[in-house]
Amino acid sequence: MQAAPRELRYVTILTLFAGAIPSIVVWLNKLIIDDITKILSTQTVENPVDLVTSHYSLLYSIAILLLLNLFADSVGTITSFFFATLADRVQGFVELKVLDKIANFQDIALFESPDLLNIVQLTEKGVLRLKELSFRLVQTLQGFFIFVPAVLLSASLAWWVPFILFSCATPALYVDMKYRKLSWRAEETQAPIAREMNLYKMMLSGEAYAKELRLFHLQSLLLERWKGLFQTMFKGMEKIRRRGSQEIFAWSLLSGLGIALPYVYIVFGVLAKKNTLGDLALYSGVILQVQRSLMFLIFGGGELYDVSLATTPIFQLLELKPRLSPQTKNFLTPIPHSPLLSEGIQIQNLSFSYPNSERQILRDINLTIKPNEMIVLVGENGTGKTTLAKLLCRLYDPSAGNIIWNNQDLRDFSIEELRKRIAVVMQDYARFPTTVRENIGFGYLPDIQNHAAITEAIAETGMTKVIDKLENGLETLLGKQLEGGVDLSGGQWQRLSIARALLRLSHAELVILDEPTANLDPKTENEIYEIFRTLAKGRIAVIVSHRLALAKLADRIVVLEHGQIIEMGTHDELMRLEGQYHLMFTRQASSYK
Ligand SMILES: Nc1ncnc2c1ncn2[C@@H]1O[C@H](COP(=O)(O)OP(=O)(O)OP(=O)(O)O)[C@@H](O)[C@H]1O
Repeated sequence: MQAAPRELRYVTILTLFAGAIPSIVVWLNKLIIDDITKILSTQTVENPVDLVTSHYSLLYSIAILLLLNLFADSVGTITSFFFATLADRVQGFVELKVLDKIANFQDIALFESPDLLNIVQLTEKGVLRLKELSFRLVQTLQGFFIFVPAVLLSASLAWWVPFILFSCATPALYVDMKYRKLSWRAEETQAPIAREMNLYKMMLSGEAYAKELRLFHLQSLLLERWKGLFQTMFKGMEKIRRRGSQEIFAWSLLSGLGIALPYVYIVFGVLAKKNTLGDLALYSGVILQVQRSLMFLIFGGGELYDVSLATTPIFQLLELKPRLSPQTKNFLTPIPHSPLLSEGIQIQNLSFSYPNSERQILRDINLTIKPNEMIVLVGENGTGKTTLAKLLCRLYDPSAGNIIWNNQDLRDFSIEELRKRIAVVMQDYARFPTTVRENIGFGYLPDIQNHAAITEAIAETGMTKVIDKLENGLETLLGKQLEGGVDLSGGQWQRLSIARALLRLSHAELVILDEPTANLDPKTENEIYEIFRTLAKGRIAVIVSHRLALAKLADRIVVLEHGQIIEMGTHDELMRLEGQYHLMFTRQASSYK
């Protein structure tokens, strides 16, 4: 009703009209047959045309009947037009709402927590069935609008006829709904299997896996796993469907009996001259309409129920609330050049476990980062460096302890405002399938058309020559997915992600770089760090890196082990300490010898 109120109104009115036409036709037919029987029993017909034109009731009945038949076709065409528009509008409206919700969902847990992922998975399936929802809605309305006048007409034969028709049809309808609910429940519980199947589908057909899948010859293994999951899912559903069809079949026999009884009654009525031949024709027509409407009601209504169950996760998703704690205050100070980090950042007694996990990734972290300080986080794989960086961007809230930003808890800020003040290069940076300009401009949208700012960011990341060689320069489409799109090397993509962060840098107060140079050659890497060092002046910079030669540039190095800070100091201080950092540094240095 929100998506296409006009179309829904028109479709309902037209369907009502189309539904009523058959019953009116059946009624007129009865009048015509009764009139003709009466005429034939009282006089002989010499000129049929004169006879019809002199019997006004017969003439009008035939004329209206022909007119209605004429309309019936055009009503169908107009309904199809409005129906198609209704279905498209509903689909577009809901898809936009869902995309908006997912894209603006501040909490990254939506992509990591199994229960939320299940809702997303079911929503995707539900969205695909929205067109069907419109179709089934119209079909059910049609069934209803045919059923009501047909049943009322049947009451003109005997008061109990509609009761028999209705009560014999109800059980089949009820059983159908029951089984649809059961299969929906099964689908709900099978959402994790469906998600796993999707993952295998992604591995089998996704570009990111295409090379290794072939080189390691993993096709059969993964196909077998997909097949196994499919079988599990299919068997569960098939069992429910089979039981459902058996029961519905049995109850449909009852509804057939309900139609046959009144028929026999009217045949006897005609023979006993209690009913006319017109009544028999009326009932035959009514039965046809009742059968047709029951088919629409049972199948259309059942499917409508089914689709509406399948689309409920859409509403669940739209009502989801982020699990990040709500902010307590709004941060309204203007962003550019505000010396907001003049008091630095304090991480106090911070511990963290990922949602839905018991394992503590970070434990009792205490760290004060002074204004203008450049910190490098080092440590072995999996010690929690990226996790700490993510907590600083408030992708998650700490499980215990606080992060204090300029004397205020991070949770006091609006998330949008906070993120505007942070420039980030992520370990798994995005490769947007858009133009070069947009890949950089996305870093700071107000500058997306600022040619000078974008070309400067390109120059600083050493990409000028690469971009100049592209046929359409800044407007070149990137990514193989697009027609005419150009792909870049891993290092070139990474440089673009750095250029994106650089564009934002002058408006940011905190710079977070998580392995920002992993794909770069050593020369470019050194140049980039120098650029960051210069540009990060006046800001706080937190860098995660395994390249310890670069750690030497930091004001302070923080060494993490098993989620805890074990050493902290300048390069020289930590080397003198001869602890973990010393060990890591000498190992790395010896590998270059
Ligand atoms: N989204 C997540 N959900 C659950 N556990 C996670 C998630 N992301 C990371 N982890 C776990 O948290 C631990 C720390 O991961 P993190 O990425 O912070 O390590 P890291 O020190 O940055 O490692 P690396 O040097 O390999 O990048 C790992 O054991 C990882 O399994």
